[in-house]
Amino acid sequence: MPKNRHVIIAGGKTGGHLFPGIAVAQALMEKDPSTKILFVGTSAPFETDTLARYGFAHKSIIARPIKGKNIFAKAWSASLVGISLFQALVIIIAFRTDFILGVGGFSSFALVLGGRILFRDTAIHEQNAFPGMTNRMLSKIARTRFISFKETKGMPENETTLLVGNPVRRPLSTPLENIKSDDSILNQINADDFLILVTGGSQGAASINRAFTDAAAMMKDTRQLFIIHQTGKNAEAQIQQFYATGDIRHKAAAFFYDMPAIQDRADLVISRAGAGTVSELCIKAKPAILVPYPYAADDHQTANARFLADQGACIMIADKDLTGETLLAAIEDLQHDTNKRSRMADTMKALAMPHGADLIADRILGGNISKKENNVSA
Ligand SMILES: CC(=O)N[C@H]1[C@@H](OP(=O)(O)OP(=O)(O)OC[C@H]2O[C@@H](n3ccc(=O)[nH]c3=O)[C@H](O)[C@@H]2O)O[C@H](CO)[C@@H](O)[C@@H]1O
Repeated sequence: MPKNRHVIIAGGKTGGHLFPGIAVAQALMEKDPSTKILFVGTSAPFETDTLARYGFAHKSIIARPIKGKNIFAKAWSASLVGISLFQALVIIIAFRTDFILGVGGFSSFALVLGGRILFRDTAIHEQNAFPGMTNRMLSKIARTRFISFKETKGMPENETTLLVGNPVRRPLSTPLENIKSDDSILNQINADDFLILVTGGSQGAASINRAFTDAAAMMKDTRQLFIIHQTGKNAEAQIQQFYATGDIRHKAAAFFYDMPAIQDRADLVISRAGAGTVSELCIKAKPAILVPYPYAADDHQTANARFLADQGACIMIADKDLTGETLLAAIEDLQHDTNKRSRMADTMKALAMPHGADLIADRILGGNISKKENNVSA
């Protein structure tokens, strides 16, 4: 394998795009520490902050899709695309780039296109069964497509479209300053506590926040419960206020940076059904109550959750049916039925595709992955 590969990971915007990129970067560093990695995306605080905390170099470009109400707004947007392509070309040359991996989000467009123009090796990773706009365009441009679902719309599996699953991050091995706070939460939990993780994907979920706090207010015996509640930015203060008025042991925060470590410890997860979270829960074999976000493109979160629910791997509650009562009934059912939880966990594990990050890293480092099996539990 060639050493010293210079790899750009392009895109971001949401955790669903950015974290698979971080998972690939972790796998690259593990396999070949001589690899140089540069993330290129936008200057959105979520991206810059997360990458700084993970210790990866990051550059931002101006990136926005061509849209606008009138011809002048459209022309302005188009000229910004021109600027972002110019910035991408400069970055690709200056970094002496060998490989560009687009992980979705509009900023990946200029980098993958720029890579093709400069004859570099390029690939995209699509996390969903229904690709987003940027990856739909890039699927014709990138040399390789990595997909997470066999039935990814418009990207059938073939020699250059490879089914790998969603790359999933390792827990952080070297806690950074910010991660220590997550670590210390885990230290507060007793071995026989029942840990419920409540999470709404990268942004938090208002309806899950509301229903879970209603359910928690009705819980009778909470002595063995510990709740880790990811609230999203908007609801953080309000949810913290809710817990402050009761005696449930908990940690509530807008976002947790070492989510892999928290997921590993969780006994039950209540979550939206974004592709990233769902893949993580399968790999970690976690019983889950999934409440798909009903307005995601093509309602793909419902498709994600239904696929698991149909096989008995999770309980799905539609957002319109989510109340404190329905959620509490599902929680109590699972909390008190260990066998049911372990059957769900086994089914989750059987559906997992745990090697996505390694398979993509192997391909970037010059290996051929197309014949490897992925759907084998780790
Ligand atoms: C509303 C919407 O359209 N959401 C989409 C978005 O979701 P979103 O980015 O919310 O969803 P995902 O569930 O795919 O990813 C969230 C990621 O953030 C991580 N995390 C979350 C909370 C936290 O406190 N800490 C943390 O690290 C999770 O572990 C996961 O890795 O991208 C996904 C992947 O393209 C899509 O499937 C989702 O449908």
